[in-house]
Amino acid sequence: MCNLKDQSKPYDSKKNCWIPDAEEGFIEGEVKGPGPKADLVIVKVADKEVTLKKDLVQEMNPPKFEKTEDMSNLTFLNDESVIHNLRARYGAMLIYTYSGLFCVVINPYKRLPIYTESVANMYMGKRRTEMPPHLFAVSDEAYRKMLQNHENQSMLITGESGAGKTENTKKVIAYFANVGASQKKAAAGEKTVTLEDQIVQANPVLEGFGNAKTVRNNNSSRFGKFIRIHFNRQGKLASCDIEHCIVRCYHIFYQIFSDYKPELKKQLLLDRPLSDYYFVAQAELSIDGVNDTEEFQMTDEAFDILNFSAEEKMNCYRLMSAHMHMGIMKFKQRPREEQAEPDGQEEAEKAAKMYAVDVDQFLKAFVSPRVKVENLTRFFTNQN
Ligand SMILES: Nc1ncnc2c1ncn2[C@@H]1O[C@H](COP(=O)(O)OP(=O)(O)OP(=O)(O)O)[C@@H](O)[C@H]1O
Repeated sequence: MCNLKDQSKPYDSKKNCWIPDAEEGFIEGEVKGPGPKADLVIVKVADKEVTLKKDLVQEMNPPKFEKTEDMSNLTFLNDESVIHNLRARYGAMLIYTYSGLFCVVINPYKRLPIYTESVANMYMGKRRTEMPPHLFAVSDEAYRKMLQNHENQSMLITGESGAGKTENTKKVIAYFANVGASQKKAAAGEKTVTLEDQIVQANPVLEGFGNAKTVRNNNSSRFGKFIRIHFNRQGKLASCDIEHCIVRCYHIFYQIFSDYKPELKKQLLLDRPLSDYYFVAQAELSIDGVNDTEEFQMTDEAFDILNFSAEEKMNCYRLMSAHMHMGIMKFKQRPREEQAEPDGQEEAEKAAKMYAVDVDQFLKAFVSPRVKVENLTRFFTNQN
């Protein structure tokens, strides 16, 4: 995608260079000669000459690499050259660029017509070098390798919040759903739900419950996902499963369990080991470099500075422990009935005590919820 104007620029590997710039990060310069000291060099930038430390001046690549599709080809792989290449491509709305095995994506923040079915079809069965860089090329390569080598393939999609991980993941899933479609598309007006529809449509549900608007991203995923798509021997979709990976639940749960207030666990009726509290103990219990005892001291003292009374603070901790107790309450199905009933009451009693509510009312709210509709109060059981 390198145009002629880019390629025909005069170039001298000893002279053309990148130098730091406060606004742009770096700009083009031309080495004029040695500076007054051995570690200095004189560089011409626009119409003036500046003296710079040699190690601030970085080599520039020959013009034939302008907007190169694979940055592992670059003669000089310094930060400036990599960023310049990504920026130049992005300016031409080329958001995908390879760097060896990696595919770097820059979020365009606007809908580009590069994910249509016809574009996907163009990438199917093609070699990476035959087509411009694209997520579809990476996906197709993985698909072919799976079929040829009968080996599982994995793609890691990573980046900071708002970088485009979720969007690109959806495109990968849609690509696999398309390439591995097992059933014919329903005719217009016909309502057949295919497995590929289901795999693609799992996303709105997951996003509705698992995403939220943050300052950095209007649709920020609040948990990581491990998505597995299974294909049969013919390369057709067989099933899909998604595991969520929350690295750790809210810090306060682990802080309460720390030894900063040794009497607190007893007061909160947390008499089991932390690993028993399922929802809190599913992932990491500790974080490298984070001391929950010290953190809890900071939380507790911060409450004091915010003028929380001792009772108000305790009420906050009671609410947290109530959540933990609730997380391990058990229910079972009544014999020969659809209706659920509590399976033991010990944790419910502790939770109710922490919420300061009556345990029978509390359990009733779980097994026979009531919904107020206009002026009628309806009782729902699992039967109706
Ligand atoms: N390829 C793309 N084309 C158009 N818009 C995009 C693309 N990638 C990302 N965006 C836009 O950027 C927003 C943020 O992207 P996305 O939600 O994928 O980020 P993320 O990396 O998953 O962030 P988080 O880690 O916060 O979940 C999207 O809602 C969308 O508006």
